[in-house]
Amino acid sequence: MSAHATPIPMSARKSGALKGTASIPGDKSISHRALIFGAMAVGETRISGLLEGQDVLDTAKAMQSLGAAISREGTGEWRVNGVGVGGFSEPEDVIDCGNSGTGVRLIMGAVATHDFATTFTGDASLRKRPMGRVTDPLALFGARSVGRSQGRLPLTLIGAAEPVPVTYTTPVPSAQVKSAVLLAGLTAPGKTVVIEKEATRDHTERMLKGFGADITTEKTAEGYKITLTGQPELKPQDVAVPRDPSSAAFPVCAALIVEGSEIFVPGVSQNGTRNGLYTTLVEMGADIAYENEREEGGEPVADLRVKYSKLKGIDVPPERAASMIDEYPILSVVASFAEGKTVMKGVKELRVKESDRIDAMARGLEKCGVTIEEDHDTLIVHGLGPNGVKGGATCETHIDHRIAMSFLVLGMAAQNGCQVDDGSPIATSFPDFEKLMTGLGAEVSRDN
Ligand SMILES: O=C(O)C1=C[C@@H](OP(=O)(O)O)[C@@H](O)[C@H](O)C1
Ligand SMILES: C=C(OP(=O)(O)O)C(=O)O
Repeated sequence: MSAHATPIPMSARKSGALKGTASIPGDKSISHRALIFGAMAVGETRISGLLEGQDVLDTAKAMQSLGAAISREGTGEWRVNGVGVGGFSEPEDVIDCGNSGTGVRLIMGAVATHDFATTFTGDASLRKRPMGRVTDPLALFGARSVGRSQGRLPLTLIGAAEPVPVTYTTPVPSAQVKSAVLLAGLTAPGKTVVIEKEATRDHTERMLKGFGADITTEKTAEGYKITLTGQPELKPQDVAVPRDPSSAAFPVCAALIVEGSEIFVPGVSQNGTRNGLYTTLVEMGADIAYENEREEGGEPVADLRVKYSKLKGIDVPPERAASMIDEYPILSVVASFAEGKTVMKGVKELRVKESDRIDAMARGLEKCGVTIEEDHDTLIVHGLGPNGVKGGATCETHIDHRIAMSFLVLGMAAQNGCQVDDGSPIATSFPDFEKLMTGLGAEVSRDN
């Protein structure tokens, strides 16, 4: 929903050891895709473990306004009766994707090769984010768009009446751009090809294959080449959404920095295009044991046992950035409690997320007593060691769920806790964050 909720100031206090089991909600990226592909299949798709965060609920509403029938059968249990590839109808009203870059960019792809117009908007955060990275390749299919300056929302996309297939090399490492092109390619005849120099999350490719599309990925000299044959009949699926590694990052990182903690985090996706944070934490000295490695819902998953650890700063390889892009805010918190400096390079994409995440983290960490260096593409955190972070500040979250959760986790381990001006965006991706963290023993609450 585009109307930003009333701000919810929140606080975290220095907490005793975190203990117990953290049941993480469903993966946000996979939840969006399950609804969209279900809406483009013929027949009933059944989804279990769907993330019921606002971002995903906004995508469900958008699919309904394009003609799919969607019902909620129970917690995380959803049914989607799809209209088939090419079967969407013109929505009667503006599609409001709220806070969600994934929602708006994937849905733009899905409608770009339909012969009608769709107007998109979002909240104050989403209206600042660049959409040209999606409307540019969609224009190659024959779609036209009129938006605010620099392609910002609100934006109207006039879909191509006679779409042509496209070969496109993504100029930025972005699964949203890749997915928008592939979704447009579904309704175009012939083969649509996306080439990406660095691998980004591959849920679209995996799920399209599961729904019966002819889609292949090969590693070539130019990068990863994904080829999709257009106009398939997508077959409805039973989709079991795995737990979200990006949400799991918050209790995992809290356990690593709150003295004496030991928590169990079952069924976290270990998809190699998503697990860069976990590799990084282990390199920093984190005690994370991977148990019961298995496959669930087409994704590799494992149970994690995480213990409080003495950590050291490291240089995070820039080529790992795509596999942990949403985790740099929480990593910069962990880095503040490590000995020595942590260097994060190749992270400029953080500047165009729900907020400018380099700036938001740098300003908040400075207020909490941490020394930061930054340039356009780099964030360096000078760690203060296990008990060195003062905290005690109120940090601004800029309508960004990951910034809010990161500073609340900082407060659980800092000498004087930490406040955030607005925790309401947490509901976009992790509505039960406060309940889950207090269940582990963390002292986190709303301020009124
Ligand atoms: O495709 C997706 O589901 C996502 C892709 C990433 O964005 P970019 O494609 O902009 O890197 C990520 O930051 C976002 O949270 C989810
Ligand atoms: C960047 C994110 O999401 P989106 O781009 O979908 O708004 C995120 O969840 O961290």
